[in-house]
Amino acid sequence: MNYVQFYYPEGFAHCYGCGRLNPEGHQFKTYWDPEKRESRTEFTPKPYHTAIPGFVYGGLLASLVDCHSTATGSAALKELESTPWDQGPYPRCVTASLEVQFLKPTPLGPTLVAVGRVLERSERKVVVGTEVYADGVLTVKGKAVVVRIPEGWGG
Ligand SMILES: CCCCCCCCCC(=O)SCCNC(=O)CCNC(=O)[C@H](O)C(C)(C)COP(=O)(O)OP(=O)(O)OC[C@H]1O[C@@H](n2cnc3c(N)ncnc32)[C@H](O)[C@@H]1OP(=O)(O)O
Repeated sequence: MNYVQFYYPEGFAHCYGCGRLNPEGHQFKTYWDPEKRESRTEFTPKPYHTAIPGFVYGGLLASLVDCHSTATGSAALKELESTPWDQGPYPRCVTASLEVQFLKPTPLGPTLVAVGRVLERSERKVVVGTEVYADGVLTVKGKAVVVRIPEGWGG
């Protein structure tokens, strides 16, 4: 199964967080389950993504929620099109607002799993709820408003 970011048009694939064409970036990859209507991004932080030794830097966690949310929004908008989910291109979203709750320190080492759900969707805007788990423990919750990129923004 290909990931959402795989289907972004080339001009929108350079994001530091999730751009497949940015070799310096995190290259987050988000998978969309069309039946469950749920998204999933897995990422293993590097040892240098440290806040205090042993724990993940919060900015990285916010980035994960950010890009995971734009990808989830993209998949949710793709559902409105007549083409199948596994055929690109996908609509591209930007984040209008991002809330992150750090519920517990996130241990550095385990692969993080972000799970996203569509809370609200219109033709242009998607509200995405995300939970991030480390070793099965919920450590971060996020909520993002993502908006289909306006006409004429590259791509
Ligand atoms: C060219 C390359 C592009 C590549 C994209 C890569 C993106 C990678 C992911 C990111 O890192 S995003 C980076 C951080 N985000 C930004 O830089 C976005 C900056 N903000 C904007 O450009 C505009 O504010 C934005 C496009 C998000 C919205 O402006 P619009 O004038 O198009 O929005 P509009 O006022 O029409 O509102 C559309 C809907 O969004 C809602 N909305 C807009 N801003 C909001 C906000 N801040 N909070 C909550 N809701 C918001 C607004 O209420 C409305 O909801 P409804 O349709 O239900 O009425």
